Amino acid sequence: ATTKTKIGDFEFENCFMNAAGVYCYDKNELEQVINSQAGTFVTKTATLQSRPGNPEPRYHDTNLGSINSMGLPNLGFDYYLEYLLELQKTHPDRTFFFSLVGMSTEDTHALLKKVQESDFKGITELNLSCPNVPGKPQIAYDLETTEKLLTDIFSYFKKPLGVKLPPYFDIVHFDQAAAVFNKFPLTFINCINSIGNGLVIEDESVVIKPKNGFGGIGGEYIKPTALANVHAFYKRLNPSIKIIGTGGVLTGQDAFEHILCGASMVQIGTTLHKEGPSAFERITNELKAIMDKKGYKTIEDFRGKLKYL
Ligand SMILES: CC(C)(C)CCc1c(C(=O)O)[nH]c(=O)[nH]c1=O
Repeated sequence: ATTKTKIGDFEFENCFMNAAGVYCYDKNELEQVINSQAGTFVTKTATLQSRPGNPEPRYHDTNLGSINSMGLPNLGFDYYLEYLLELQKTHPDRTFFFSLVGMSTEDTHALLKKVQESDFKGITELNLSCPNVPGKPQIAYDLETTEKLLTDIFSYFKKPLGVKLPPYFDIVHFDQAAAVFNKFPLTFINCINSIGNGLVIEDESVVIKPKNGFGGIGGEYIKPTALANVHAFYKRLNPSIKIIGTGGVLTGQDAFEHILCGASMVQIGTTLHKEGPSAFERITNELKAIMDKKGYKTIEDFRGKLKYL
């Protein structure tokens, strides 16, 4: 069996990659993903200026997953763009993802205009969990603002673009969000980002310093929500908008389920943080074994073919 895949006009030898935020902070970490079995990588979400992020401890692993309130620590847009342009010379046959977020609408447009004007030939992932104006929920939970933002972006941005989405939990929100995304020539949507503002306690204390311990939840805790978001959007979106599945992938079986729900690419976050880049080889082999046993030659043989009772 082969686990190769396609997103937009791009082919990838393997349908696995890191989730933004994990193993993607600098060239050293990104090089390790390039040299692993991963089909590609996405950078840490870049902002216009570099950011130190929140005070530590800001990430904590648990038996069932992780919690984080990193606060967008990153080396700044120019660092990642320069590296991505260098990779276009050294790895001309590969396509990489550039994750971005503006701390304001103005910043978001400034970032995307710089990408548009640059020689970057890869795929851009816009993090819609980005903050909104104070007193309003994150952008992706404010669909009016999301629609306005995407309308403005697509008036000048002509390169492949996808959005990283937080989980939705109400069927009506799936309907409303899909109706917005279907209006735009998105290359993909990525479901899901961590489940926001969870709380992990050990003994009598929170485990991370920022936000009184509140943070995004990843790992085993979130697979049911991740699978539901992947499948809900798979059923609602124009087939031209591919789905990247992220959340709760520990094994080949978990990846199989994401693809069954409609994912064309699977991102690994918490498991990659815990296990390191060798996780890509393990999970790829586990998925191939499942496909061989079931007689599936490519992921298209079962992608989106989740059975109902
Ligand atoms: C939560 C934000 C800081 C607004 C975006 C960056 C981000 C972070 C982070 O940098 O804290 N952590 C996540 O699990 N997902 C994210 O999208």
